[in-house]
Amino acid sequence: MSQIKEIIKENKKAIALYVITGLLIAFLTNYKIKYFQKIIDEFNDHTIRLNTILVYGIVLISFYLLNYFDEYPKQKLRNGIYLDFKVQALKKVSKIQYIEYQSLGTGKLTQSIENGANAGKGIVFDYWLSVFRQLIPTILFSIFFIWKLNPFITYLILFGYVFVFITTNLLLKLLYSIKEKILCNEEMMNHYLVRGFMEMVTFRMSCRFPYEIEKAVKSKNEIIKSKVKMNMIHEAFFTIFAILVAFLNVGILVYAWLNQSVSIGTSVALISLVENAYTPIAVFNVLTVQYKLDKATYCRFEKILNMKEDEQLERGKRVEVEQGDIRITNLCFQYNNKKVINNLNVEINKGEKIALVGSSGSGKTTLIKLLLGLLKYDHGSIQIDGSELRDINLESLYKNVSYISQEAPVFDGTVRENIVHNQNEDDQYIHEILKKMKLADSVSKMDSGIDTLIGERGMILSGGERQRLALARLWFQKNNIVIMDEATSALDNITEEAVMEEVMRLLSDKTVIAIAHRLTSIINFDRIMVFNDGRIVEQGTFNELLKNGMYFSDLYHKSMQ
Ligand SMILES: Nc1ncnc2c1ncn2[C@@H]1O[C@H](COP(=O)(O)OP(=O)(O)OP(=O)(O)O)[C@@H](O)[C@H]1O
Repeated sequence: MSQIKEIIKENKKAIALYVITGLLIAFLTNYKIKYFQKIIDEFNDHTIRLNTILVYGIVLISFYLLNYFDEYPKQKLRNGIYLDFKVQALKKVSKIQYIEYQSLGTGKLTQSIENGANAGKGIVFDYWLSVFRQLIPTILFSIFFIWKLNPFITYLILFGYVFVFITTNLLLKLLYSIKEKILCNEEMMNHYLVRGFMEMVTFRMSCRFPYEIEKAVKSKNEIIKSKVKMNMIHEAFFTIFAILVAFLNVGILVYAWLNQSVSIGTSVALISLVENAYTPIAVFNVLTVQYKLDKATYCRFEKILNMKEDEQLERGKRVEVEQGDIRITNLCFQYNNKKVINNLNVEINKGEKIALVGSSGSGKTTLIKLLLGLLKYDHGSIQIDGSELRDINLESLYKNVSYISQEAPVFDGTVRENIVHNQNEDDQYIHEILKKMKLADSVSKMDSGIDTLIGERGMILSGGERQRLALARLWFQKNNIVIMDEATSALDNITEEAVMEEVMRLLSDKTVIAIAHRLTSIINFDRIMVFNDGRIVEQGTFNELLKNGMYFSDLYHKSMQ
């Protein structure tokens, strides 16, 4: 619940204003009824005066004006709290441990965040704020005015409250299981939707869509069935209250008929005040039910908000990587019980160009993720310019290391943003670099040139264009360590050679570590390390390895077939 406290703190001014206007409205709601009773009775007694009517008018106008001004904090909080929870989710993603991030699925995650943000808003705004600023004050003020008019009716109302609470708790148990079912099915439904969208081509080619749609429809039917059931139970609360109020109103009329001393004004006021005493209780009950259901939803969201953060992003020694030396000693790493890096020892000197090769699954990408501090090593040591990686502040490290990932190296933004991020750079220089990356033609044909949005994961670009766009970034980062994970795998040989010539010229004095499957792309690297089962089994220059390296020549000949 610490996130809820944080959100309350962030909105404290609007909350204070909202509570104050709420208390005033609750008072005026009941006071105007009491005052109306006075007017009716004074009319009846022929003692009415103009002053009394004018004061009543002022009370009414104040009431309606307050209701209008109340909208300001209300709308601010209603929309703000919901969006604050979403911002918290994004803040979480910015700090989440990489290993935890890997276990999340986009479809289920986005639905969980949507449901969670709504539930969080429900807890803070719809429940706690309504209870404190509206329901409790309205109930207390109406009971106070009823008690002043007739104590006997007050006892009857209090007895009715007990009945209401018992009914609510019986129905609540039923609602829990329905809500859980709805949440699971909503997450599944979104999972199918996002999966269908992301994997459109794969699913279409493998004729999988009918199967996916069938599963989504099944979830949809379950959601509708459960939601209808839940709504019927919710509405039952209101019906029960309405019947209870009807009984009380008839009771008041019978009581007034039997007891001739009760005035017309008092009878009318009592009927209105009973309504005022019960409506909040009905709302309170429904809100309590909703609050408990929201809490169940919020718990799922809280699990995401409480996921382990990578403390190293903020803590640790801030570094400037001035050399780019890397020392890896006795490094071990395992995923669950699967050993992936096995007692690795590597020395990489400033400015060296290192290529990692090896069969698929041999641990190359895992080593890169360890070097980037995304994965945390169990044993051994990684030193960058003499500093132990686990003691380094990662945010400072990331300002000194360039990384081009294997998966999607670009993001959903403009061409410019993908190259320079949020720096201000000269357009002419950007065009110059695009030319070097053989992208100038493609970009000039785009609707808005370098300001064209490239879509999710660079959807409007070819695989090779995406990779060249990512490489263009290197000109604007100027870091002493550059790590590339299959950064040119989608390029044809000729383009790759031309592009890499430019890249390697730029990086001539930088430390470069590159994973490559196409072995011809690393002929000029200073050293090639051959990976097998999380170990380096051979290393040397391209020619040395081709001559003496068993694994390497095997890899090379297979790749040439
Ligand atoms: N999050 C994970 N959980 C469990 N095992 C994983 C995880 N990520 C990778 N692995 C496993 O670790 C091993 C090494 O994976 P890694 O991605 O480092 O291989 P690689 O050499 O880079 O392969 P490729 O050349 O195919 O990219 C593989 O067997 C893989 O299945």
